[in-house]
Amino acid sequence: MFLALDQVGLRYPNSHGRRAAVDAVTLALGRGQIGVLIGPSGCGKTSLLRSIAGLERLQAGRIRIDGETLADAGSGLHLPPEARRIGMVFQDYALFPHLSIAQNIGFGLQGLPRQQREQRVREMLELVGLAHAAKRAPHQLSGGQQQRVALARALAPAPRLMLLDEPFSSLDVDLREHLSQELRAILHASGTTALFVTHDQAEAFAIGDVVGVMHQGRLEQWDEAYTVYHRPATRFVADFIGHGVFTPARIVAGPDGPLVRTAVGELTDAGECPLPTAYPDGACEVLLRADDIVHDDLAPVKAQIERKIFRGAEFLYTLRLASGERLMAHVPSHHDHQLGEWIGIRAHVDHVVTFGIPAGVAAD
Ligand SMILES: Nc1ncnc2c1ncn2[C@@H]1O[C@H](COP(=O)(O)OP(=O)(O)OP(=O)(O)O)[C@@H](O)[C@H]1O
Repeated sequence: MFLALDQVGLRYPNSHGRRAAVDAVTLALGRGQIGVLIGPSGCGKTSLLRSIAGLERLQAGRIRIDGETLADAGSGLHLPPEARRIGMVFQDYALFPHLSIAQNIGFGLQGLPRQQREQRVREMLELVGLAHAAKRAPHQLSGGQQQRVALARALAPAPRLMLLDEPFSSLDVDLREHLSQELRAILHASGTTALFVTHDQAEAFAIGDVVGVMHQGRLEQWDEAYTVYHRPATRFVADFIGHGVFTPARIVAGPDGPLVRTAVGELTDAGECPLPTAYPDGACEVLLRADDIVHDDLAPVKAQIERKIFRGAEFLYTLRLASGERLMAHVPSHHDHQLGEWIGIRAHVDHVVTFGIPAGVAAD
């Protein structure tokens, strides 16, 4: 693997007994791949990027790029940031205001002969679609354009790895969506391996070849976006990604493999679920995502609409069954029901995901 982190740990000197900011993180990224780290505020995303950049010293583990060890807590090896050939783009893109766009992009190329430098700057301007703006000053560009300049500046010295920490967070939603597509295309076009930090799921899924979910310093899952969504490795990941609920269920042995009994019916596609014996009496909780619940007037199970949020193409309904259990459902927005109305629902779950019942919650 091109980038390899092995049991990386970081604890800030002034953390006074609080947990490590980064705790035993192991991950690998292939050459040219884009990895995205997502997680709640304070989970350690920025600290992990800073460790890779060499801005923080590891207390545990090892970081390698292309077979070269950059940091190893065991031997005390710590290459300084400037020796790592890693590019960085942060939220605060801080272009030099008194330099033109072309000069900003060429800033890190002082070591190159003039002709080569100019050639590289032209290539980078082309890459980010700003060839027409070479002579302008940063303040003459929009926020999105300035962020593209920051990206071009970081890419110009051809870093081995690009680290991007919430680079779009100060931009508005439409622009973010557009730029995340563009960023993915630019990184892939230049063959750059990158690690991107965000707290926005849509952005993570749009950009990442691999997505990692962090929680309290630990990396809970590191997988393709599809797998993170459909096969969350932990309860935290299941809860953090997408809209859904955990609802009581019982796994039983059926004629063709395990069945999962829930208040919205029997879920049959449970081949990859643990065996019924994995939980006491088979009692567990099943993840039901909003897109697993289908509105169907003919369905025998009815649920009352407690809350609804209009999301353009669909509503996100919060539903309550007669038994009191709550579910969420995405319903096409032409099905505009009233709050309090009872509608028919059924579960259509492709990937059944179960977890043990947390301590303190009584099984039925
Ligand atoms: N320089 C520092 N000194 C001491 N503690 C720090 C320092 N920087 C971060 N921390 C702590 O380390 C933990 C991880 O912080 P970090 O900034 O890496 O999280 P994050 O996931 O990037 O959060 P956010 O999404 O809010 O930026 C937090 O508990 C934070 O308070």
